[in-house]
Amino acid sequence: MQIVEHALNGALLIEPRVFGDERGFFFESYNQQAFAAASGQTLPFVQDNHSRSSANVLRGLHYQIEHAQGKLVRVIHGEVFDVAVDLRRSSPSFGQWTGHYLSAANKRQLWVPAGFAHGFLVVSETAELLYKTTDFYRPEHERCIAWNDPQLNIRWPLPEGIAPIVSAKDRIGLAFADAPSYP
Ligand SMILES: Cc1cn([C@H]2C[C@H](O)[C@@H](COP(=O)(O)OP(=O)(O)O[C@H]3O[C@H](C)C(=O)[C@H](O)[C@H]3O)O2)c(=O)[nH]c1=O
Repeated sequence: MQIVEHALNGALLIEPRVFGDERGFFFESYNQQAFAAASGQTLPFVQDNHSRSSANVLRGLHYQIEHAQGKLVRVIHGEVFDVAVDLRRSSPSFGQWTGHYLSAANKRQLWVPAGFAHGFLVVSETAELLYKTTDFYRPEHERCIAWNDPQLNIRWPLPEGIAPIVSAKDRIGLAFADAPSYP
């Protein structure tokens, strides 16, 4: 694997080494040694998630204020615009966001460290995400920041005049200015 881009003081855009041949392809989607060498940390991933979403679905911006989760995100079908927002007050990139196209075709992964909010917009007919997390799901600690918060001003690649499909929970996300953050 190689790091394609460092972003926001800790987020990483990662590209795996893909072995193609006449049968198809093979790649290591996660290797603890390689990830530790690239990220400088050996992380205890404790949960694997899998979600499927239709075109223009936007999930996020989510985070757990306690038991913050680091997330290693990849797409196995379709394509998404994947976004991480730095919520660490001590970070020089506090309140900044980074967005990357992850797809089954490019096989890229986004490492979203604990301390960030995460969300994505589906830009294909459907998309399936797999992601590993470094802590367990704890809904009581989950917080949601509005995907269209004017202060964050995330440039989601939504088709002209199209509103995203969001859950009831995501429809009432907090303003960034009012959302709890990390030290
Ligand atoms: C996240 C999660 C959810 N669930 C259950 C709870 C609900 O009954 C159902 C759907 O949950 P939710 O609508 O919160 O799913 P997403 O909107 O995809 O949430 C995720 O979306 C953004 C992009 C993230 O980064 C987080 O991983 C996560 O917040 O799955 C679980 O059982 N375990 C889990 O870890």
